[in-house]
Amino acid sequence: MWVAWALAALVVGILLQHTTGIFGRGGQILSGGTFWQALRQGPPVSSSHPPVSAPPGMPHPSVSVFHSGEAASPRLFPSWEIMGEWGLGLGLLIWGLWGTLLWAYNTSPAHRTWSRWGDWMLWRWPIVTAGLLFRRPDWVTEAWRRHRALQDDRGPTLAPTIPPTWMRAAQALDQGFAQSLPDVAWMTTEDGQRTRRMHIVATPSGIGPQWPHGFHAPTMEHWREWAAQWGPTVLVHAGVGDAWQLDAWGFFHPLPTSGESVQPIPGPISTTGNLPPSPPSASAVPLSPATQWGRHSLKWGDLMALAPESAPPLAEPLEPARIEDVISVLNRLGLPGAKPIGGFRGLTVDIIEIRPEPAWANRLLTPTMAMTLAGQLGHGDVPLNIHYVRGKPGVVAIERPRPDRRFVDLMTVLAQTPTDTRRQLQGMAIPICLGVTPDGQVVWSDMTTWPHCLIGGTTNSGKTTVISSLLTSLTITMPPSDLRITIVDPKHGSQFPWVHHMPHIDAVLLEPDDVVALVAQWADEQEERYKQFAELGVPDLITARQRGMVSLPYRLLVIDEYKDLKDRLDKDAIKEFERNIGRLGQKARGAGFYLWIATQHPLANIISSPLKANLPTRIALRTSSASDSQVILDRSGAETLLGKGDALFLPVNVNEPIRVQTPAVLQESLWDYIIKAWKLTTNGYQEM
Ligand SMILES: Nc1ncnc2c1ncn2[C@@H]1O[C@H](COP(=O)(O)OP(=O)(O)OP(=O)(O)O)[C@@H](O)[C@H]1O
Repeated sequence: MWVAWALAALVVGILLQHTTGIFGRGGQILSGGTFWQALRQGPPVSSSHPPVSAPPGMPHPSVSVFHSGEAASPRLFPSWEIMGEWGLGLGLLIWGLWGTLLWAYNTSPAHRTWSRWGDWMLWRWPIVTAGLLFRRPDWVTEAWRRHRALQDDRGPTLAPTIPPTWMRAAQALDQGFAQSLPDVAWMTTEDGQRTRRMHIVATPSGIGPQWPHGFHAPTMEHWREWAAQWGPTVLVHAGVGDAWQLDAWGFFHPLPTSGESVQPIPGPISTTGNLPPSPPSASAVPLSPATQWGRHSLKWGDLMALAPESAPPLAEPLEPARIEDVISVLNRLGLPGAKPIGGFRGLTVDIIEIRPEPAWANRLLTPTMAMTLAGQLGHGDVPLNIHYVRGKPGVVAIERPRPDRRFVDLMTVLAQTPTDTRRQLQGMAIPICLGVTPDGQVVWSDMTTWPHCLIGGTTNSGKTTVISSLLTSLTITMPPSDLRITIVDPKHGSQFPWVHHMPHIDAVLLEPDDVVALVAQWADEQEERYKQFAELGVPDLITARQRGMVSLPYRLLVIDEYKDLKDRLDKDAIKEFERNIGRLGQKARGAGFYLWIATQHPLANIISSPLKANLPTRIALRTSSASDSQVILDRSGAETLLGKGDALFLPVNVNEPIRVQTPAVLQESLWDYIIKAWKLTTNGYQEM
């Protein structure tokens, strides 16, 4: 096929040359072909007619290349002059060859192992060709440098052990996951006579049978976020009988395997044979009226019977006059010329989006300006939150507290979660509802991606309320058999009265020693779980559960006031506690252990650096100072929040925190309903 393609390119080249002499007179074999001749030479011009030329001082018009006469070179465009005729011919031939190789690369099985050359052919060669044609040596050297970087930068740590696999992963990063999935998803390891099936995630910090969370890579952006956290990553789904399937929601799932039975090692996989076609768009998938939140959650329809009949929308467009107010204050402050872009009236704040003049845009983002504007706009001494808007280059949002701020009930937020978001929840292992952004979007997250969380804020900022609503949303989306919760409440459970009857709750711990013992027990249990996963040939709990191999539950420990716990422990116990949290660390996510620590004292001596490093997801409520915000979020900002559930949510791998108004559970009957519904389920009365 390759040869046929090359021959076809050659024939086309010869025909072109034959009819047009397009590759230049030096290479001309024959000349002829009236049309092409006319194209080369332009319309016949009588000798009495002067050649077309530009008036003095004007650029040479392109039509003038078609003039007749011996002195003229037959060129289609004047800019081709810079290449010369041989250069043009050579360039076209190189492009033809590149097309041939590109086609061959894409259609042959060779590209599974030939990624270095694939990279060269796909991306670098055209640049080199263009560099040659346009006499830009810097393009050529840059293409070569980038090509080298693919090998050198991406895989120094792993290259000595598994270079081909590394290269395939690098290729996957460059070219998109789906295209390279068959390359990176299969590897067979021989263990004596037996072929073992195993999954490996290799990062620069090591290779191990880990799978940090249910694998989900619908977009390149996700892939790159992954790489940013874990470093360049080799994904090896090793063994026999396995393949990945992309579900309708854009999630990859391992197909059911045939257990441990040894099967012949499969040959190269054809892309079309093993990968299902692109997933249907979310909106194309029908949603049944009884669609549940998570895969096993309480029934949507029954739950919604508890939602308020009608509630105002979570955000509305802002009247233009409110935007003009801000622009006129900016004018008064010597920042003229801001363009109004738009705005929302959210639950807690009005968002005013403007495009500042580049000359003073940076001044607008300073803490001093945040204070000055707050004063000028009548918001007192709480600085305004001013930031660039993600996805709108050059646009700045100014968030003005609403005097008539609205609080929102968890049921209202659930009821107003859009259908598309609800569809996505079905692909999450542990869906949890965070709250509502200022522009009215409902934020849900998969708790297995957190994995541990630090919640901080000053007194009365809404820590207990947010924990309560987060836990409530979990008890809706997760059955008690799948999620077991332990709460540490120094106030003897008085903060969470509803938990005492909730079937998800294992214990409400009061004694600090019990907490230390529990974390130690978890660290041991985690090792046991990993041993079990290794025997089953699965990387983590999520996969094991998806395949129906285990029914081990996820476990969540919530410590409401960490300082209180710490104050009641001696130094050795604190060390022991933090050491075991370290043991849980990153591995706990795969084993299904999750920890939330809340504190109203976000001080460096309370939340030590090693502890903080193990709590990568952060929820900051209002803090009393920028330095407290720094402890929780590693940046200021939480001091500008308004209290009572106004929060900044910083998930793993996200650069800028997301502002949310967290909901409260305002209808206590909701808890009664959840408790009753799950009890009925446990007794087998209600099918979920
Ligand atoms: N999301 C919310 N919606 C409505 N009201 C809220 C919200 N969050 C907190 N509040 C109100 O703010 C007050 C303080 O809340 P909460 O007890 O949760 O704060 P806290 O930070 O836990 O305080 P402390 O540290 O003193 O225990 C309560 O009266 C509560 O009703």
